[in-house]
Amino acid sequence: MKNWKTSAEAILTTGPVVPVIVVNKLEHAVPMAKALVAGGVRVLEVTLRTPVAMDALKAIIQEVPDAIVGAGTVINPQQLAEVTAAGAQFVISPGITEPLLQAATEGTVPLIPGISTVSELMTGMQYGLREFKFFPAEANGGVKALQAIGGPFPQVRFCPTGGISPANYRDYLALKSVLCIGGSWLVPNDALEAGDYQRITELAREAVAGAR
Ligand SMILES: O=C(O)C(=O)C[C@H](O)[C@H](O)COP(=O)(O)O
Repeated sequence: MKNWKTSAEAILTTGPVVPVIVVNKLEHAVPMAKALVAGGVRVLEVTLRTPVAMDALKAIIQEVPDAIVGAGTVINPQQLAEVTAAGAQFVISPGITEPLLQAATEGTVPLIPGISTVSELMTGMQYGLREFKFFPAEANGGVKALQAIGGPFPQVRFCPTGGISPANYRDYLALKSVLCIGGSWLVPNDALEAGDYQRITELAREAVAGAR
């Protein structure tokens, strides 16, 4: 924490929507990231879910300097070390483990771990964290659940993710405890396959405009 180059709060307050990105083909990575930035979305979560994910992360970091690029689906200290070496500016995990918390608090890059219970939240707070992903947001009870879980901890802030869509994202953003939301709808795989980057720019623009 004391060595983090930036804060989780600074990352999560940059924009109201964080695209959760799955890159299947490396050649999609840079144009997709540029399309998001053109639409006003700068904070990007590139998930480590595909074989090309690490190379996609590196390519975006090198070639899209206006993007604030983080790694998602980071689940252990080894992956944390790898994405840190690759230049990721933040790290998101779907869950929370003590080894990951330990490594992250000793590292240089902010970790935003996923929590879905009060006890997980308290585990993260034990390590000095105040910003968390709420995952899987909709399946875990949605806005109501988040309100109830966050209730006893007025200083804690969230980025709910999982099942969030253009239809419900404003409901989350209306909560004081919510800094931003994460969603995969901003980067549809069919748009990537069709090379329709304009659609990605439009989805980004609409999401940002609708959040105001
Ligand atoms: O890969 C990770 O680390 C995850 O935590 C999973 C993502 O947050 C969800 O896949 C979001 O996807 P949607 O629900 O489609 O918006």
